[in-house]
Amino acid sequence: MRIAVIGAGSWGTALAAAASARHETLLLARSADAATAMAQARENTRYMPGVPLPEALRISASYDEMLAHAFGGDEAPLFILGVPMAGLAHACRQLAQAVDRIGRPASMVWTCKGMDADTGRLPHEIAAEELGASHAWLEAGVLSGPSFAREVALGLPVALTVASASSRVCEQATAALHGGAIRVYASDDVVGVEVGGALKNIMAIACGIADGLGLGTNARAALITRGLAEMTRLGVALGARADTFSGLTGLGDLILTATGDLSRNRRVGLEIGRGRALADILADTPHVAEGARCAPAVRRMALARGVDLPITDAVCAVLFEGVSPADAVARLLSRDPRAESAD
Ligand SMILES: NC(=O)C1=CN([C@@H]2O[C@H](COP(=O)(O)OP(=O)(O)OC[C@H]3O[C@@H](n4cnc5c(N)ncnc54)[C@H](OP(=O)(O)O)[C@@H]3O)[C@@H](O)[C@H]2O)C=CC1
Ligand SMILES: O=C(CO)COP(=O)(O)O
Repeated sequence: MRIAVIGAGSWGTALAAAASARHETLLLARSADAATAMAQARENTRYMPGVPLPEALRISASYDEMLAHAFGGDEAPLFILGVPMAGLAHACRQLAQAVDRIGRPASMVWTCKGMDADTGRLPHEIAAEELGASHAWLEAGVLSGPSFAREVALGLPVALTVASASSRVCEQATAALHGGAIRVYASDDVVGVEVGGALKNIMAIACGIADGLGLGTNARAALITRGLAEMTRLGVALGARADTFSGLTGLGDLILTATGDLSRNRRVGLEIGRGRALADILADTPHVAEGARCAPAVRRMALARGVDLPITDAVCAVLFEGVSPADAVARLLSRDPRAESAD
């Protein structure tokens, strides 16, 4: 199978390196300079320093070269979008137009975790709008799960989930990545997988804040567990299945991101808890922290549907409304008692 990974941040780079072990794979960077530097050094020094890239991996910044690579074989190619939420609509539009022009079947999975910062739309809603009629050629889904890019790039074991209404997409994403240290599971609950990916980032910020304040491991366990209840509540209200949230893309990714110090979202929380301002933290890194971008949209969407998200509320209050982390914790602790399983 021919594979093209669009977006050469840390996750796109790690997935492209993994796929290139068994498939002809091309990694598309946004800038020619980045592509040239990666191709010469055989390393993504900006986003994945210290991890050599496989010789078999092609690297380019040319969209035409990427398309020629993808459609250069007989089989339908797989496009893996490694771009963040902010780039998803553009990436879908550009690819849908190109595949329409070529008029051959292809599959695509996006890997971003979040909701649109303005509208609160989930990734599959953004993709559906951009794909329009080209659905005839391009079938789509989401690839998610507990997966720090660096560990994947180092060849350490990982389990992922691909979710799509299209069995071809699930089969191609599995064929692309399953094997060696990577397991890929299939699901048809796109909404559940996407809500899990978006909200675990917000919960990771909350846990980072608690750990930065030195509140201890009991507090962290409480935040993870009540965070899972929050994710499940919103997901079910949006049409997801509750059991998806006890899987890899729910509880699995929540545990990883809330406790693992490789998480950018957790690190944002840790620094907020230690007293730094959000703008300063974000200015210091080229990496995305999707939870900080989409938390207000998640909160607005939950409000509109009458879904209670107290931890998300607290994170928004600290990040954007000048509430101190200590006051936000006090607000959470002073909420009225309730049954643990209450809706
Ligand atoms: N890193 C990880 O462990 C994992 C990340 N993800 C998700 O994957 C997505 C990508 O994250 P990741 O690879 O870590 O990102 P990084 O923080 O490593 O890199 C940012 C990437 O996003 C690109 N970028 C920034 N803004 C835009 C934009 N507006 N349009 C298109 N591209 C843009 C950058 O390109 P440039 O350098 O040209 O600015 C760069 O390639 C996120 O949604 C993340 O939640 C999912 C699983 C694991
Ligand atoms: O999604 C991730 C791991 O599954 C990466 O999390 P961060 O974006 O917080 O680094």
